Amino acid sequence: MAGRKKDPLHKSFSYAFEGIFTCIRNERNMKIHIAVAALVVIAGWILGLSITEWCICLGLFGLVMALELVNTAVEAVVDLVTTERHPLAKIAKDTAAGAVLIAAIMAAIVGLLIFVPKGLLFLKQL
Ligand SMILES: Nc1ncnc2c1ncn2[C@@H]1O[C@H](COP(=O)(O)OP(=O)(O)OP(=O)(O)O)[C@@H](O)[C@H]1O
Repeated sequence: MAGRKKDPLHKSFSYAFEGIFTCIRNERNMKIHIAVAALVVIAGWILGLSITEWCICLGLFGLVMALELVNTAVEAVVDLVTTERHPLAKIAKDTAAGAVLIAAIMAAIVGLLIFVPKGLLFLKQL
């Protein structure tokens, strides 16, 4: 903000990590994203993903989790502004949740496209 002395860089990072850990602690969906990401990493390690496939998976983990953080931020700001039911509050919360959902659906489709052929090949080789 103008006129205010900026926090040192390490402080900014520590606030950002605080936000990430708060979201992990409080949001069930974030826990689900992390569990799914962990399973994908294990499956990817077993099936031997290529560098490109790892990049795609990591990019999608980042996209979904970053949108979950933004969704949590939108929910918090809406709740801060009003505890009353309001159509604009509903639009803000529902569209932010929709953003996470779109990314998660696309990530699931991309995951299937990568993992199903590799998984079938792996099973055939057993
Ligand atoms: N102030 C409000 N005015 C109108 N509708 C609201 C309001 N607060 C919440 N809602 C509606 O209720 C839904 C659930 O809101 P809530 O704040 O409980 O989010 P949530 O379900 O806890 O989100 P998450 O799934 O991330 O935990 C919203 O998506 C919205 O449709």
